Amino acid sequence: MHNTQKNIHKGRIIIQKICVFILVKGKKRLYTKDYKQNSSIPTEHSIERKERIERIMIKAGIIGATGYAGGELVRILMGHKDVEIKWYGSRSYIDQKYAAVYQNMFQIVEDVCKDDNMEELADQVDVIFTATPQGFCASLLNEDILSKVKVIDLSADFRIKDQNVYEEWYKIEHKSPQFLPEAVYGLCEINREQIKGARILANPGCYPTCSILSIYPLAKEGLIDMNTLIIDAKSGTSGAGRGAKVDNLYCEVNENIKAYGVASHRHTPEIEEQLTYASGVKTVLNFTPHLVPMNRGILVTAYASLKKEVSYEEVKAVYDRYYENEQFVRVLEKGICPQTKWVEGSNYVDVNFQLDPRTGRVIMMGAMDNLVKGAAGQAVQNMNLMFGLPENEGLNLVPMFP
Ligand SMILES: NC(=O)C1=CN([C@@H]2O[C@H](COP(=O)(O)OP(=O)(O)OC[C@H]3O[C@@H](n4cnc5c(N)ncnc54)[C@H](OP(=O)(O)O)[C@@H]3O)[C@@H](O)[C@H]2O)C=CC1
Ligand SMILES: CC(=O)N[C@@H](CCC(=O)OP(=O)(O)O)C(=O)O
Repeated sequence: MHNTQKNIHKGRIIIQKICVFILVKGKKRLYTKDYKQNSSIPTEHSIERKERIERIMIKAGIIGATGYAGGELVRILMGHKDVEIKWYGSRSYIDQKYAAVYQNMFQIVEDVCKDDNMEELADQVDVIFTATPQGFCASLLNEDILSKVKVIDLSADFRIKDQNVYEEWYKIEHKSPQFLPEAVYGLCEINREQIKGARILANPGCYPTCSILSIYPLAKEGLIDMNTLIIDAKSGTSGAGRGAKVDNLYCEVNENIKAYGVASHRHTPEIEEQLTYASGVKTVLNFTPHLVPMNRGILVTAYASLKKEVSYEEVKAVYDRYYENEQFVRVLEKGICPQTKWVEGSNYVDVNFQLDPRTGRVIMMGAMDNLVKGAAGQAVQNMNLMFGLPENEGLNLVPMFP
């Protein structure tokens, strides 16, 4: 072969090799990208996720996605078959990758954080979760937004029906009291039917959820004197949110336990209002929360005088009747006291009671995860009801132990 021809031939071979190399590399990269985007694990999971994306019906936006409650919403909704998160709202991390804020979401969430513009968000999604400080949702909500989307507010803005009571306990002006009458208090086990038709959903507080579900059957049945109620409650520090406060620093909380908000905690009127509805008796009670050195969990121990003598079996039958069809409320067996560790990471509330014939009182107990049933899990349970989905979709979370 002539030298020039040889060189052309060599050149062709090199180009061919480069093409093959690029093709193979490209394919490999494509495969890798696909693999990573769809799942970090086996192929069946990628297929499952693809199927999930094809059947997605509900677009969700989370304002306050970078907080503890918002972060838990993201975790739960990533496992929900019918929801796609379209908006990760934040004030401090706009344009930054969500997974850079929470590295546990690395290779799971690819999106960046956006601002907290509720008007713009309402045009893009079917449901807005506001996991934001008190007052935020009420200050932005309007009829135009509500004509486009359903709103699930994790703050207290719409939980208390009386504007004056809200303003007295929260020390802020309520900016949209016109929506208070229509907002539905989202304790699914009690208000299921109203929740189904709600446009504004007031997701209950964490302490109130655990307290009310522990006491509700006996209050509703008129077995306890509502004005002898004392609720002693304990919470892990995630209940206080991610914003650092001196009181929640490691060395202030670790190896320590303290009461706070004594005779003044803002959850008092919320619990009183709901138990008043349940019992039909104006309820005034003592509620004392404590901060304990753990990440998650709420434990409630409530005391009340019995109105008449009752047996263990009678009271047990009442609890069973109220909760036997409730997946997320577990009435424990005789003598077993609820523990936060047994519900951690799950949407369960464990409840039980003990009669004390010596004092004529009943002691009602409950445990749950403040971020799941106390916030994000309950919000998803409410969303499922509002959109006609199976109530437990995305919520079949088995508790972590130890
Ligand atoms: N933690 C819990 O166990 C529970 C919390 N809740 C409720 O959920 C809500 C959120 O609580 P939690 O997640 O603990 O709080 P965090 O402090 O952890 O998070 C607050 C979130 O709201 C955003 N945010 C802060 N200030 C503003 C503002 N002025 N306007 C708009 N967004 C703001 C933050 O964004 P960024 O940091 O990106 O700026 C962050 O995403 C609260 O109403 C709380 O009462 C309810 C039940 C239980
Ligand atoms: C441990 C701790 O500080 N907990 C918070 C309550 C949790 C919360 O965020 O309040 P909501 O449930 O009303 O939304 C507190 O006592 O103020």
